[in-house]
Amino acid sequence: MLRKCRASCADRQPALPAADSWTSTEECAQWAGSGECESNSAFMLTSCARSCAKVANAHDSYHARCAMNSTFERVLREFAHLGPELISADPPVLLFHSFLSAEEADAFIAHGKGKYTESRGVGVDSEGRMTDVKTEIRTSSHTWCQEAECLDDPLVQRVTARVSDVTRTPPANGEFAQLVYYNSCPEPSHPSCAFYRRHSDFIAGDVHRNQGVRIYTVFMYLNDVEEGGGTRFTDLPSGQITTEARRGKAIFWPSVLADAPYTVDPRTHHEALPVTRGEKWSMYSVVGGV
Ligand SMILES: O=C(O)CCC(=O)C(=O)O
Ligand SMILES: [Fe+2]
Repeated sequence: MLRKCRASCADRQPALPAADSWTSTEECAQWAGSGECESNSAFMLTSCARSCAKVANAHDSYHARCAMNSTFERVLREFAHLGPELISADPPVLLFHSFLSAEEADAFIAHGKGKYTESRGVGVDSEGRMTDVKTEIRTSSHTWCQEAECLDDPLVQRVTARVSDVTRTPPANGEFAQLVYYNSCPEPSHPSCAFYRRHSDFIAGDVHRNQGVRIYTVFMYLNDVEEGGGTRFTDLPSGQITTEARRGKAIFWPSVLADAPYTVDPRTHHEALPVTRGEKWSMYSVVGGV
């Protein structure tokens, strides 16, 4: 597991043995660091167990971090035709300037029309089950692309395959695409505004679901919003960034820490700003992985 499923195991690493049994911890640390845990394992794993476990943990978290970072690096190299721009390096946040064609965006708008209902948040019911709850932080409307009419549409399938290629996760790890609609309001603080205040897409309870916790989001704009409606990353170490709602653009970011994929990364909290002119059709695809 630790070799083949590093990312999944990274924050489930076994507790370190209390101490090395060899008389000199410094010697153990030195030997472990120079590869003796592999080349002289019989001695090392009994006499320097703690030092070997420390080195193994460090390797695992390094490789887990690399897996996520290499996904973003590879997108920049191999998906140049989608116009990727790294708007934050750590945590990685990618803006695609042309992720969807006009035809694809229109297909999603058409599939959602007439089906939108008030958006809900995730909560827990009186028996402790996960459920939808009305929330004050989200006033958009949404629907899901989950019926055959939408799922079998070749344009939809093309986009699902693209999300899978870009995120390097199998389509089975993706949730149904969520189509999100925001009406306009006269000014950002008006009670009729549709918004989604600062939040993370991560849901800790997803650990029990087949596709695992949400590790990535790919968020797509389906139309040009005349004014407002951008997505603001509120907690990036480099400062806030707001992307504009422009047809065909998409943002791709992780919701979890690269070396601890069960732990939310608070730096990618974000919010959907109210639309003050026009309306906003958008879609998000979240991918679970661990
Ligand atoms: O509409 C947006 O700009 C972002 C929406 C969002 O964050 C969400 O639906 O989780
Ligand atoms: Fe979100």
